[in-house]
Amino acid sequence: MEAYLGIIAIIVVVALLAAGGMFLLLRPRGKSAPPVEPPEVRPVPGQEQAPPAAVTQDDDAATTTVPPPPVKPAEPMVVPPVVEIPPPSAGRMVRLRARLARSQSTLGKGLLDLLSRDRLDDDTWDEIEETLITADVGVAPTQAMVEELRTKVKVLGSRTPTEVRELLKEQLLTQIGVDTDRTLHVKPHGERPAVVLVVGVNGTGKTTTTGKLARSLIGDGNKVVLGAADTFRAAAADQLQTWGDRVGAEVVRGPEAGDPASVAFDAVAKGVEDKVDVVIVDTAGRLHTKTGLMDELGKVKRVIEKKATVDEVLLVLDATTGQNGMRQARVFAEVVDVTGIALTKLDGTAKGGIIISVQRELGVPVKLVGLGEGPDDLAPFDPEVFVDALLGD
Ligand SMILES: Nc1nc2c(ncn2[C@@H]2O[C@H](COP(=O)(O)OP(=O)(O)OP(=O)(O)O)[C@@H](O)[C@H]2O)c(=O)[nH]1
Repeated sequence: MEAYLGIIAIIVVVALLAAGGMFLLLRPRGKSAPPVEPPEVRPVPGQEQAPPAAVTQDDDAATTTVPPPPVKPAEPMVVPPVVEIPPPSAGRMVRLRARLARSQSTLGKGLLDLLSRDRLDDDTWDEIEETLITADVGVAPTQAMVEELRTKVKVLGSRTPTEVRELLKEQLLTQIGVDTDRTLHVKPHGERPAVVLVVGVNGTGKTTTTGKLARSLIGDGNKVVLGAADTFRAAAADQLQTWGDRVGAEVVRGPEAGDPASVAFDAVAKGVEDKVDVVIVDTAGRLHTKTGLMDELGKVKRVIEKKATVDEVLLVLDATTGQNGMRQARVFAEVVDVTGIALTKLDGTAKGGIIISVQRELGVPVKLVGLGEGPDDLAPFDPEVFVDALLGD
């Protein structure tokens, strides 16, 4: 009996051990971590092309995504317009005098050499005359100068280089006119702005001169409005807009091929409204027929005069075009009352003498000279500086 009880006890122990083993084998081993979902990466506006976030991937491990550092949304680029402050107009001719180098060597030095010869025979006087004519001084002024020089040289007898220079300077200044009033009329009339009308043949530098003049007036402390009444050439309005934007001058423009007079009127109205000092109106210089030109410019002027007075009619003339340019200029002078000449491209031409002939032909003073393509290469004309530059120091 005891043996039976022992066997039963052994069987119970073995059964208990087996059940415990089964429990250990089959019990759940704990929860495994859920796969890590990569966080959603939202495209940042303007950063769609940014490189993807760095991803580390083990062969059999879950994918881990390292989120990119936070990127601030790109702010829209607002570039503030850079408004330039141009230099004042005073002393510009002195600064730009070296630009007259070609006129200096042909006209100035040529004449000084000839007049310094010991013997001034007829051939030499012919050469002097030729030099003046070639430099566009014009026939009548040339003859007047040669006559005066002949008389003075006879009186002087032998001449020192200084005397020759003084003699020539005196003659050139007499022909150019030292006492001529070259003031640009740009003073406002109380609340009303001064108005400058810019006329001339296309390609002479009219739009460029309008832009340069605006800069120079702003440099002198004036407030300026520009009128793009050259509606004939679409690019002219854009060109003027660029000039205006650079110096903060308002530009009034109209539709392409629109009525120039209407643009001129609007520009002056804007100038009155904004209480500016000067309104400069760039016009189209189509030389189709004289009557056509007269009608167009006449209308522009009449329409402006409903609002203000036209203080200055500037005729732009290209110094390099010689007699042809002069003929065209004459037509303009016949249809409008030109009050001043802006002589452009005087840099790099040997024909500086055109200053003398154009004033004589048109009876109007040269008030401004263009001495280069740079924005500040327009200078108030100063005869003394001009002649000194021609003759050298
Ligand atoms: N070297 C030199 N070039 C100048 C001068 N003034 C103007 N120019 C150049 O002459 C060219 C013609 O100038 P524009 O102002 O476009 O001529 P425009 O008379 O207004 O012509 P339209 O607009 O067609 O009427 C441009 O390349 C200017 O840079 C100057 O004084 N010297």
